Amino acid sequence: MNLAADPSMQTPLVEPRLKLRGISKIYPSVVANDSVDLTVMPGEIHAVLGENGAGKSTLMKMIYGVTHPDAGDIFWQGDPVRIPSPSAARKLGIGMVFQHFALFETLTVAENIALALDDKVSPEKLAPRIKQVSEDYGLPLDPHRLVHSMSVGERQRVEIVRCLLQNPKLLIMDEPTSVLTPEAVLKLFESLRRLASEGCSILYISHKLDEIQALCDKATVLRSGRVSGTAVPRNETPRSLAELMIGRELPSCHITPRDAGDVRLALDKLNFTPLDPFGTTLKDVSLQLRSGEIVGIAGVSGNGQQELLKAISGECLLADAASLKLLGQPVGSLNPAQRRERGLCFVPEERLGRGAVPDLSLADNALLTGYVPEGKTGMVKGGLVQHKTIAAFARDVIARFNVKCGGEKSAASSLSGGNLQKFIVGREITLAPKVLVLAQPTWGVDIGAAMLIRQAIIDMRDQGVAVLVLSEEIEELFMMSDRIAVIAKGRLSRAVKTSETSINQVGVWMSGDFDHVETAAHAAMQEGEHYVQA
Ligand SMILES: Nc1ncnc2c1ncn2[C@@H]1O[C@H](COP(=O)(O)OP(=O)(O)OP(=O)(O)O)[C@@H](O)[C@H]1O
Repeated sequence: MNLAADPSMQTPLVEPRLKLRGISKIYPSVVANDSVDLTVMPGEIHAVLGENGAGKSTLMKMIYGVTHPDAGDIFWQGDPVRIPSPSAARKLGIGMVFQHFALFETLTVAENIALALDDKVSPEKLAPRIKQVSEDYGLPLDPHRLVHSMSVGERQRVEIVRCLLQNPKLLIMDEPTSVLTPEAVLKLFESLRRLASEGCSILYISHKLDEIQALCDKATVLRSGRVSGTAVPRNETPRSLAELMIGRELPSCHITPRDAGDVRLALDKLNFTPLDPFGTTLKDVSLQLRSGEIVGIAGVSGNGQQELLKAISGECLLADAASLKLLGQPVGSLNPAQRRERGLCFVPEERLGRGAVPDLSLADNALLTGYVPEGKTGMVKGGLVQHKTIAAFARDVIARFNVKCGGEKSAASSLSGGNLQKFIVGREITLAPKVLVLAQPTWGVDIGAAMLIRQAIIDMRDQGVAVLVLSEEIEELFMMSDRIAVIAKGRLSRAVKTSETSINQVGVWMSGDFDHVETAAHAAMQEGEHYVQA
């Protein structure tokens, strides 16, 4: 570190760890960064805020050498540098946790981390270190577990631990907590504060403004690729930070009580054992989801949410077909397309890979779920693909959900994370389902757009759609659910009215401590609810 004497203060002036001057990045359809200045001091936790598509990830990718500026200068500890590649960035001491994970699904945690480290160490030798660091930082991991069996929350832990093993001087975190539990977030923050007190600088991107307030020393706000302001988060409120970010008053969502209608989706003692040895077995899961209601399912990632979505969507078939009924008909042995034909739409938690095919255009991604049922959307007629109809459908989603992109021909992978999420949720809503199941509907979505998505889901419910939302954000579930259940260790609690419970109570249930409450089937029997008979 270069130190220079400051005669007026009689204290040494510290060189910034990182300084960006006039950084620009231009893509064919958008100026992602426009002459951005940013300074990060040693030991500083610096937030970068902005709406979806404001240019945050692009800026971070330039600092990490994944992509390169078209103009501007980067200074590292006082010296001008070029960062041609991530390995050059790591050599400087820069680590990055990406928003979209770069993990090989068929390899174990230790094998993945060993591949990512510049010093070649065998996975066996690395395993104890991974265990140690993950425990020290409150992000428990089994080094021998295969990545494909892990939920997005667990995968995120792998990415964070991978970075921490490299002892970075600047740690870039692009939405590291988007799918971590509240306790994991608190532990991570303790660790980040410890890292910062040891001199590590942290660049922190998040849409969770309360986290930014709790953690960050400074914030730089981006709007449409430009720096629109800076702030000291502790002197702001989440609302004032949001308004600084979106440049207008924060929208809100409203749910008004209404009576639920007929049972649209019925899970009756649904049992499912995944092939994956690390998966979670679903045990006697029962729930009745009615027309015109939103039921939220809270839970810590990895407690059966993935399996539940697979069982409901048809990605995995059920031995007992009647344990899952859609509109009164057993569907447990039908494939996803057959379930979609009957009015089920769903949003999986992984947007790249499951929710959308990265290399396909938005229009083609619309076709992937919109072709069924034939005739309803008009995307396929007489076996022929109707490109104009598909393009019009995609344009409609882009306009209604304010998806920032270069149009319906843009590849899904070119969209910012939050904008792709808006497109996927918008696509499923626009298909006018009878039952809508969403996992992490606002993952990575900015606070203004999250309200827009939540309101769109509430509007669906008001139109009589039965909606199931799986989310790790308890506040979100309380904002938009009529009833809330908790999934823990593959069992589902009773779904209780949101107005009759509290975040604290649901938090206790999330640890699996709801035996004294009742499981859903038991409670339903006591309440005299009747499951639809086969
Ligand atoms: N490889 C690319 N090709 C074309 N356009 C791109 C590419 N990468 C990013 N963009 C565009 O640059 C803009 C900024 O994207 P970026 O991912 O930096 O936004 P962001 O602020 O990180 O958004 P989010 O909060 O949704 O992650 C967006 O309009 C995006 O579509």
